[in-house]
Amino acid sequence: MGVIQVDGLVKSYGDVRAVDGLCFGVERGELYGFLGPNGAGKTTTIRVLTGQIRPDSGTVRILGTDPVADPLETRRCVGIVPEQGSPPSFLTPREYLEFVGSVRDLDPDTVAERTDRWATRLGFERKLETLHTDLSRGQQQKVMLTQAFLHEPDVVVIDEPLANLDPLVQEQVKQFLVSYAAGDNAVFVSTHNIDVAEEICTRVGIVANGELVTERSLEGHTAPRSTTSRASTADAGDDSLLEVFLEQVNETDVRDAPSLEQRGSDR
Ligand SMILES: Nc1ncnc2c1ncn2[C@@H]1O[C@H](COP(=O)(O)OP(=O)(O)OP(=O)(O)O)[C@@H](O)[C@H]1O
Repeated sequence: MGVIQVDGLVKSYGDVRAVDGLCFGVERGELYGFLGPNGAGKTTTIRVLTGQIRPDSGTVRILGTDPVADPLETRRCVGIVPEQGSPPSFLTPREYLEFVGSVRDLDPDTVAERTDRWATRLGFERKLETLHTDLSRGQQQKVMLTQAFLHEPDVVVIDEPLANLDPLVQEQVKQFLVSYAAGDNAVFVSTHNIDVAEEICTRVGIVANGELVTERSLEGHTAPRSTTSRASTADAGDDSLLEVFLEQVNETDVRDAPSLEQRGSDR
């Protein structure tokens, strides 16, 4: 069983079936990219995975926890960066990270050391004592990434990890995500950015209309392939990931067509 295991997941909002029988698994050592056009069901899946909403049916496990039955336990052992998540406007990064550290049962010295390390890595060390309300969106995203990794969780779930970051920081974050996953952890990222997924992911799943339409192991990455998904699995071949994406998504009756303009955005 994978450290993330999703089986038969269904979630509707009224008569909109946002997730429709989704099945996939993610193993340790994988950096798994969850790709799909607008409205495909990515954020809904992440919200279920991280215990923010309850599914209509299906089972979900992360590190053996059940985010539906025990969302607090899931959040204790998983790092999460939600879509458009932002740190509290009335706290500084240091205050917020101290708070997150105490909730995660870290001792203050460890929190201080990791806070300084991450602030230096991402270049916000001079903003540690500034209220979040006075930080840019990109600076707030750096704080959100820091809080997700503060307790060095075995699984991290990130919705659009590079959103609002400048190119230099994007490179650092990409390298960090690759090395973190390689350290026997699992990193699950939802993204529109096909180029980034192709560059850093060990495997991608393409979702359309709430269903996983294909998975693809990426050349040059050696993490184990899950055997648990019911989607067709394509080996890295001659087709680019963009071609696979368009082919799969065009075969499906998508609610919103994928926008090629998304390619290269948020980088
Ligand atoms: N709270 C909600 N109430 C009603 N419908 C919703 C709600 N949240 C999402 N939906 C609908 O569910 C579907 C899936 O949305 P979701 O946000 O999961 O997609 P997504 O793949 O994350 O899209 P995007 O890439 O645009 O962020 C969409 O049709 C969306 O309009």
